[in-house]
Amino acid sequence: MEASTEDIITATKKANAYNFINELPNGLNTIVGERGAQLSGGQKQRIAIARALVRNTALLLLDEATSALDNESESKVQEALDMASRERTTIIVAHRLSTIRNADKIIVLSKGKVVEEGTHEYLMSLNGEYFKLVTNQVVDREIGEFEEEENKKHVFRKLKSKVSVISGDDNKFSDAADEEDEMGTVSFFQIVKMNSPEWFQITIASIGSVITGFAFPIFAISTGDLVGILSGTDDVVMRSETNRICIYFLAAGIIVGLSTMTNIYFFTFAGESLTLRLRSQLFKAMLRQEIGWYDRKENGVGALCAKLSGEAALVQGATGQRLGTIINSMATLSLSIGLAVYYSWRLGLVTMLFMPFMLLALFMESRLLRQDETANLEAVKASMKVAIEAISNVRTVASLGAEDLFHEKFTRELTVQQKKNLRNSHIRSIVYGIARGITFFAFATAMFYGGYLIIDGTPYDDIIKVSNALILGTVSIANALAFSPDLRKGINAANSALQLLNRVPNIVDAPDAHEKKWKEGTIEYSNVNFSYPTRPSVPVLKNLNLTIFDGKTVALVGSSGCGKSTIVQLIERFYDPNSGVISVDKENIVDMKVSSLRSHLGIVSQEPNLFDRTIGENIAYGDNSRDVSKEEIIEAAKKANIHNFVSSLPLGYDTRLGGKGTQLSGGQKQRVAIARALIRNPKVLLLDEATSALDTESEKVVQEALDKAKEGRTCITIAHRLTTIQDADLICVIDKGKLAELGTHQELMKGKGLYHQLYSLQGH
Ligand SMILES: Nc1ncnc2c1ncn2[C@@H]1O[C@H](COP(=O)(O)OP(=O)(O)OP(=O)(O)O)[C@@H](O)[C@H]1O
Repeated sequence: MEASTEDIITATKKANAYNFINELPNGLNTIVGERGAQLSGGQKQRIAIARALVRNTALLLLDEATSALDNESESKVQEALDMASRERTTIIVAHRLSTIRNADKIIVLSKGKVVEEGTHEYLMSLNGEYFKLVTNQVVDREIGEFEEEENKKHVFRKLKSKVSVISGDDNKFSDAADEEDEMGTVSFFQIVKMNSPEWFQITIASIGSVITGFAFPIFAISTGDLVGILSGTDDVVMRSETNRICIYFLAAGIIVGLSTMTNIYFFTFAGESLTLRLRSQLFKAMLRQEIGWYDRKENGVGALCAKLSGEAALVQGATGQRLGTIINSMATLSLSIGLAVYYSWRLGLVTMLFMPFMLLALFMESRLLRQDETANLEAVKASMKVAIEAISNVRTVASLGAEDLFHEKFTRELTVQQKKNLRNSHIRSIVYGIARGITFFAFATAMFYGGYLIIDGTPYDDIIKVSNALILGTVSIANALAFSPDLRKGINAANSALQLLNRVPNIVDAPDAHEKKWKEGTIEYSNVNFSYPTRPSVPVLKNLNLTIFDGKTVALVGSSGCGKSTIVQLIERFYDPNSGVISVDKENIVDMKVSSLRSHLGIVSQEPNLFDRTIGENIAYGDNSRDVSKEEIIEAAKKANIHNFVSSLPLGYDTRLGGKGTQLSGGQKQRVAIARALIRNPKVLLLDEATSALDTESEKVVQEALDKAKEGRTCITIAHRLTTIQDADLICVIDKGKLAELGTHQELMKGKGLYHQLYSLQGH
């Protein structure tokens, strides 16, 4: 049963998602990108909570459901979840113990076993594992609160006085969403040019095709001759003449056989080479594009995979054997016409009167195909997108019981395509019918007129030769026509492939871009304005000014969706600001080579993405500029507090992770990602909620490791749990894309502003 809009609105209100959705230009109809990439972490979680609430099930499973929320949202969502859980059985998995304090029963697990069970009060009185976990969290907070931070104040003053503004705006902003890549048309010759490295094979294959194409007209002549011989009266002459014709047939068979073999082999070779090259070039071109390009809805995983698998192969339809068929038909047709004119030009001319009609039928057919092929291709892509989305999120699909919904969606997309195909085939079949029928009308006319010519003295075997040659010539056109759907598909696919290959990404190295030599490493955001290309009307950062000094740790805090992760993404140059400058050592980052800039940045993000490789390889991926030794991998893993776990696995560092690292817990994934960032030895460490999925114990150890890793490095850290960033040299409070407050923990607490409010909301 589908939820009504009111139910959805009520659920979004309960999950505290209503306001931010309402502010989006398309409201509930906003497209959120694949895996919700166009939402902030907290927004995604709130929508997931709303989705769970809308189902109104008897059992509610909350697996760290509020971990990515800021305090304000968390307390509101928590209220909603509390209300929802009152009416149903609820299982909560949480690291933040304050969120489960009121649970009817708390189960403490250690190494896969239940070690304690009971209410909060009971478990506290036991003074056991649970007590340890709770007190660990409290002690953490208190240490943060009472620490004397005189020298930090000094640092802050220094920092603050250095926040300065660089005027000038030399960032070019191009709105990727507006810049719609026009589907240009590619000529057949441009496609053949794509096959240019295989020109030698194509030439040989074409010669083979021409020879094969001559086969039918020669057959027509020989048959005509045979009819002439058979009408003779001398048996001996007839015998020797038929033998001669048989030898001709035999020789023709051998030549045609060999030429067909040659043309099929070499055209296939050329076609396959093209597909291989195209796939590799397309994939390279995809990886070259800026992140904003992937945000566009037409560039989802499904569509791009379809491009790589389907379209790259379809281009072959416009070259390879199709090209062979066309050359073959043209050879047949021209020789047939030539022979017809030679043997009886008058009969040839009469039959050729049918040519305009034949061509008209051909033209109509190709036009019909051109109109519908693009739509067809889009429909296949649409259904593939649904399938890929469902399969890659199969856990969510299963838990939501949305199998039928996705199946229905998939079938609907296919039906649209099938209807289009059927409509095409009706019209196409009529056009095909006419094209074939015309051949026989031409034959009838040729015979009728041929009768008169025989009376006038034209040998009747010539009439047979001319009409046969023309019939076979027309049949070869029909063949070319039958293959032309593939040709059109090939041209469409080539269009779309060339469009991608020729696309210049919005974020590229400037012609005089240089390698970044890291001197001081001071990062400055000056008057930065930014909105995501897919939502140009929603400003995310508004005139942001921020300086991050070398070796300092700067924490970004603020409510969910205020733009913290965006600030980090801009320094990585995943996007360029609409206006304003981001600089390192007073050099605009757009003047540096993107790869060089990124090589100095190590990121650990909210949702660490791991590859379906071994743990060792996943860690080594952190630095692709060199061969990372096993010792270094182990060292990084130790620092990230994951070594003990990895060595306890039977295959250790050679353990393969499933797709997206599904075989690890959230905390383990995060620690592998931390190890991956550490191996890079980056100048700047970007921690976007890096420890949010860790339990208190490993968070503490990882935090220590991160503290060590931060030494001598600039660090930008984002955290909702304010206790984790109290030690930061500078805390920047971001509010709705603007810098609202700046200072150390103590200063901000004294200021009693937004930070103080956020801090108090966490129950301190
Ligand atoms: N790729 C994207 N395309 C369009 N809008 C986006 C995209 N990514 C994020 N946004 C929007 O930009 C705003 C800021 O997002 P951002 O991820 O920077 O927030 P955040 O402060 O890090 O939030 P959280 O604490 O929840 O992670 C949000 O409103 C979000 O919906």
